Amino acid sequence: MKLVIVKDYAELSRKAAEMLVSEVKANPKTVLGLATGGTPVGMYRELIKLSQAESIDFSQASSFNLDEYVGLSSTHPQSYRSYMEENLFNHINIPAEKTHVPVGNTTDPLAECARYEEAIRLAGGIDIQVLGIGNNGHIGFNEPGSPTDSVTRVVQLTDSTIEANARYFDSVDQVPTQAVSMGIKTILGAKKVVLLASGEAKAEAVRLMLEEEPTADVPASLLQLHPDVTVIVDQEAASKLTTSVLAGTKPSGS
Ligand SMILES: O=P(O)(O)OC[C@H]1O[C@](O)(CO)[C@@H](O)[C@@H]1O
Repeated sequence: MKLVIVKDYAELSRKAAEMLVSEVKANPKTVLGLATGGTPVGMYRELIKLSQAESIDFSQASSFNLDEYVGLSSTHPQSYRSYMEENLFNHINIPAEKTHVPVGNTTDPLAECARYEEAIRLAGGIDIQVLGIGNNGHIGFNEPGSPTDSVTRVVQLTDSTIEANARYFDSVDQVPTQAVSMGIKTILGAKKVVLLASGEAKAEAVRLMLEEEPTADVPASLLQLHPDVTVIVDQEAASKLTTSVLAGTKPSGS
């Protein structure tokens, strides 16, 4: 995995946005794999800025989000569909019908999972997948123990994930306990992956992802099995890395 250590969150956000822009410039039909959570908010802000400054055309691009809470309607303020509209889709010219987020309030979640996985396949697969990382090493909502061959499915959220995400809800008991999430195999199927981590709270998860053998106990470590992963971390998130990993670091700015 390629490791890029940047000074701070602002630089991380800029770098990630630049990667997405160069992808869309090179291939206007890019299939973007998108993430939610606190970490990519700055990237989306930079992406909107850059797209406006450089008149980036998303009219032929499409997108697939990693996950959605089971039980929330797409218009619920904390749904990941609402998050994406607010943070990105309403500000670029990507056609609404080309943006895909799993439907969380369906009566048949299993059918929704199969439909979503098939839609990704029909789109030709994801060209570049953006990921955050949970404090416990999760990617998407693939919690520890998620198998390498997992595809889009309904997953049970761990207590630590529910607690971490409670900050977006009025109380912890309003946080859904399940989600529809792309699986590890779905994520590993993307042609390119870029994972973002910021802040000291992520330092141990980042260390485990990069320094331990790939294991389902730390889902992000399974990205070691992918041939084209760029990990962009700020100095705080990199603070627990050992020198052997840092020796292979790509200097920031290159
Ligand atoms: O970026 P944050 O808010 O720290 O979240 C990290 C991860 O947790 C999730 O928000 C899910 O709990 C993921 O979507 C994200 O990758």
